Amino acid sequence: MPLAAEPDDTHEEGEDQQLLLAKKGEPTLEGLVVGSYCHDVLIRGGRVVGETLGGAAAFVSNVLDAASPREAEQGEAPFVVVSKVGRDFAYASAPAPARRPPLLCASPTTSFHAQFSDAAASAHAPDRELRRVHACDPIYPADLPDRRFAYGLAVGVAGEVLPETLERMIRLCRAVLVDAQALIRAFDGDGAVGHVALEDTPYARLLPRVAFLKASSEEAPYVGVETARRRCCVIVTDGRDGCRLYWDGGEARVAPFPAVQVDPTGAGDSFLAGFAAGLLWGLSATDAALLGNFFGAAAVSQVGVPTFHPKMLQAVKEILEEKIAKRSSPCINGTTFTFDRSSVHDELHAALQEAARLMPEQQQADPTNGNCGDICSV
Ligand SMILES: Nc1ncnc2c1ncn2[C@@H]1O[C@H](COP(=O)(O)OP(=O)(O)OP(=O)(O)O)[C@@H](O)[C@H]1O
Ligand SMILES: O[C@H]1[C@H](O)[C@@H](O)[C@H](O)[C@@H](O)[C@H]1O
Repeated sequence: MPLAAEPDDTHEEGEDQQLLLAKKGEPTLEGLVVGSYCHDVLIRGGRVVGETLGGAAAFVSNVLDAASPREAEQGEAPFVVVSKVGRDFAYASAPAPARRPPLLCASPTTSFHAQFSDAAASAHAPDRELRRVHACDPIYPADLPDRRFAYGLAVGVAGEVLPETLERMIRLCRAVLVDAQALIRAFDGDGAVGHVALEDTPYARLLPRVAFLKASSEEAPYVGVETARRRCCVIVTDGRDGCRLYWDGGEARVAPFPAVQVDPTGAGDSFLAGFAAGLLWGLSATDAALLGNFFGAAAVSQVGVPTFHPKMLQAVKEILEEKIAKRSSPCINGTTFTFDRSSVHDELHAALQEAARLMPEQQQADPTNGNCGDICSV
């Protein structure tokens, strides 16, 4: 694994401008995913019931690989992951980190304990209590590659995406999508995860330069949807109820897909990556959120990073190719976003619902992934 850079190499605005100008005109369809892989320990009734690869970067890579449009049939989806782990990282050979190796640090890998309650969770109650047990190093601006990207996903889990790192992402990428959890998580002395108001953080001033901000319904009050929607499009996910989009001048509800939830971990990450893939296919934001809901539902039906059935993925691809009459070139470009529900929205939902049937409800236990069955049935 490559070693992490020192945090001394900060780039000045002028330097970035030169970088962008120098590369202008080049085809830049690549994505940049920034956020660290982590170790997730799943606990229920005081007992460890699962140990899995975690971190939004792992869930996001998995969905981008599965759902991004490809110019060539073969090959991986074009995106780079900037992630940090320690020498104790247990999943270097798991698919996502193996293909996109993290930077190696002296500090231990970020680790979370997720405590699931024994009582069946209600639709809107938090389904787990999270505690950060270890925190790896932050990701510094100098850790990002010196080139342009079509889109960026800021998907930190433990405060590792620093404000200056997000700012550099914004300079490098044509459009940046941000998970609010990367911006508003706070940790008490015991590592328990809480939230701070986004407005009180140094990230707030960057919002007008962000394209999409995704928050869970639990995080939404800290984001301040009414203020934030005037600066960028805000998406609030709501578990089994799907999601809502809020932009300056409109809003939309997007229906969910049915799922048998065994582990909610990574639903939000998988949603965001499905949504980004939808934009890459040329969908409007409201239509792209269908793909977000689809992959969010697929994520909760398995423990840890999900495996998608090839037949299901093939069906999704065929649906997208058929329903999207004119696919704009697969580029996310801030000036060409459309938000409204298109005329094919309902057809797309119905067709994806059929495709979802090709996903076995619960994949076979996969001991190499720590996949151990039902964590949180609701
Ligand atoms: N039980 C479910 N049934 C169907 N779809 C679900 C379910 N739970 C989540 N989803 C899908 O995943 C999306 C994200 O879920 P949720 O709102 O729970 O995110 P989250 O709280 O950020 O998740 P996490 O922090 O566990 O990754 C939802 O908008 C929905 O589309
Ligand atoms: O692996 C998970 C996942 O990435 C979640 O999005 C995040 O809420 C948790 O902190 C993390 O442990």
